[in-house]
Amino acid sequence: MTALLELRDVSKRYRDMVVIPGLTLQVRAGEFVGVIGPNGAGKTTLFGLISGNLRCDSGTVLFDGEDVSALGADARCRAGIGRTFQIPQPFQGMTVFENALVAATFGAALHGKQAEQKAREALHRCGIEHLGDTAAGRLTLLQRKRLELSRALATEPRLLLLDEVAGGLTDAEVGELLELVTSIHRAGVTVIWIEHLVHALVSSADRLLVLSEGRLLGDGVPSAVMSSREVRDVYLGSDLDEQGSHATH
Ligand SMILES: Nc1ncnc2c1ncn2[C@@H]1O[C@H](COP(=O)(O)OP(=O)(O)OP(=O)(O)O)[C@@H](O)[C@H]1O
Repeated sequence: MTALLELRDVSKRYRDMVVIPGLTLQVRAGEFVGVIGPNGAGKTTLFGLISGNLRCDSGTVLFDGEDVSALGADARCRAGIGRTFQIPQPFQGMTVFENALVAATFGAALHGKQAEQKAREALHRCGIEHLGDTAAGRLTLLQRKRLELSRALATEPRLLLLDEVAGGLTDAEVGELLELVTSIHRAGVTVIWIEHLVHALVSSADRLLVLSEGRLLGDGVPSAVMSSREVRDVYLGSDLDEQGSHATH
C-alpha cells in the first residue's frame, strides 16, 4: 500500500548546522503518530519540511505518492497537508469565523457559500461555533488552541500536523484537547503530533517517533518505545515514570 506521507533521505541544515542529516520515514493513511524529542532535536524543522514552509537540502517528500518536494506551503496545503503552529498566529482583529473563513478560502480553495459552510463546520467540530462573532484576540488560551485547530481543519487536510498544541494548558484542558484531536483522527484524518507532554501522546497515539539530533531514535508502539534504554537515556533527568504528570524533555 502507498504511504500517505513518505520522506526519502531528507536533509536540512541552517548555515553550517546540520539539523536533519538524512531522514527516511513513512506514514500510512489513518495513523495517529506522536513525535517527541529534546529541545532542538529538529521536530519543528521536520514539520516545516513536510508542510513546505521549509525546503529540503536533499531528499524527497512524497504525499499520496506524488513528489511534493518542489511545492511551496500553499500548494501542499491545497494538496491536503494542514498544520498548526507552535505559536498560533490568528488574525487578532478578525472574528473567529473570519479566521476560519480565510483558512477555507486560501487553504482549501473554496469560495462563497462553500467556504462559509466549511468554516462553520470546522468551528463546530472544534466546539467554538458559538464564538464565531468574537474577535480572535479576545479568546482564552484553550479557545485559541481550538481556533488554531479549526483553521487547520478548514483547509480540509488529509494529513494534520500538530505542533505543540497542548503547551500551556492545565491538565483538564489537555484532556479536552486530547478528546478533540482523537475525534478528528477517528473521523479519518491522519495525525502527526509533536508534543512535549509525553503522557498525552502515549495515551492517544498508536505510533511514537523519538527524534534526537535529527535522527529517529525510536519508532513503534508508544509503550515499547518509551521503555527502550536509548530513549530513556535521552530523557535522563526527566521523570518518565510519572506518566500522569507533565513529563517533558
Ligand atoms: N531558521 C533557523 N535558523 C537557524 N537555526 C534554526 C532555525 N530554526 C531552527 N534552528 C535551530 O535548529 C535546531 C532545531 O530546531 P527545531 O525548532 O526544529 O527543534 P525542535 O525539536 O522543534 O525544538 P523545540 O522542542 O525546542 O521546539 C535548533 O538548534 C534551532 O535553534
